[in-house]
Amino acid sequence: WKDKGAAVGLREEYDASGQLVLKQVKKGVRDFVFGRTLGEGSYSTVLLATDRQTLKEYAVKILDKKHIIKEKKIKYVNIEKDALNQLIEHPGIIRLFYTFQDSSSLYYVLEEASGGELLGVLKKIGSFDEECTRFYGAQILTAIEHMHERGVIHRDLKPENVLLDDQMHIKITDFGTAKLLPDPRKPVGPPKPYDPTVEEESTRARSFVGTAEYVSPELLTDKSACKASDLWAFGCIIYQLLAGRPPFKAGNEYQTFQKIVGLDYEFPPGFPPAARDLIERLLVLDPQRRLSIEHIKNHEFFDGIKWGRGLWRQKAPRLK
Ligand SMILES: NC(=O)c1nn(CC2CCNCC2)c2c1CCc1cnc(N=C3C=CCC=C3)nc1-2
Repeated sequence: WKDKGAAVGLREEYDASGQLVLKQVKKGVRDFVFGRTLGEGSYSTVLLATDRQTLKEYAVKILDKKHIIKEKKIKYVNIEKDALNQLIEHPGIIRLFYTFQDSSSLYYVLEEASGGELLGVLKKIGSFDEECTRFYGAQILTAIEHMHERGVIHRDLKPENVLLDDQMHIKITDFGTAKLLPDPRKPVGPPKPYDPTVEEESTRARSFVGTAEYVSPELLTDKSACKASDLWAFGCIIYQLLAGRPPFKAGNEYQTFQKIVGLDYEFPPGFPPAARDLIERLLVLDPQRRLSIEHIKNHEFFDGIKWGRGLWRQKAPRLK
């Protein structure tokens, strides 16, 4: 696991002649003061952390090496790091600054989103009006567009993974279950020798299913995710922002899956017609027939959105 980034700090030391020297050293656990837990995964914990030297706050994701090896999750760990490294510098995606490790753990030093989850805000106010849904939907869509342009499929998009920064702009997180499409510019290398500690790509790709309410039908029927799977989840999120609940939700996961593959959902009375039309063109069973990102951007629901960098400079609408 090659560490990433110039996680360097300066440490004051004295050389043999007693001369004070500044030594460049890689950042490590000792360089941070750890705070509250922001989230727990099956093999990771995310803590708030303050850099002792710069006092900058980060979200540090800590992964237990033993557990990763035991659960054969090495591939997931590398996929997340590679995905985050490919998604550099987009305002709507949580940034990975650098990584380091010690004998027991791997550490990702990530951008901290102080506004918490979009889901938390939604639960507090019940549902968003059209203007807020349009703004947050547009920000989420441009972040998805950035991922897809770089061959990254998130595969688990949901309001819990859409965080908010201190300007109430979105930051998408948790690429631990992402799928990286082969880079068309790179020749495919020779097949790798069998390694029992590594879960096969095909198994990994097949074994993963996202969060029930947002899973696309193709993931349930033929176990394969594609870019359009993220747009299915996007349709579910837009529906949920306006309705206050996801379109497919039943008593248990199996019943939710049945609703999805049966396209069994309806709109509450008074649902805005333009949003309804957009959602009906996204929640389409055949992934090939779902709207493309370009068509979504031109849909009347997003009339008035300026799709450039201005979207990230403008003030977030007051959530009411
Ligand atoms: N799995 C992760 O990579 C991850 N998980 N969290 C916290 C989760 C809490 C449950 N919902 C999904 C996110 C984070 C990250 C990345 C990096 C990251 C950056 N900032 C925050 N900030 C939060 C602030 C308040 C509540 C929750 C998260 N959280 C994270």
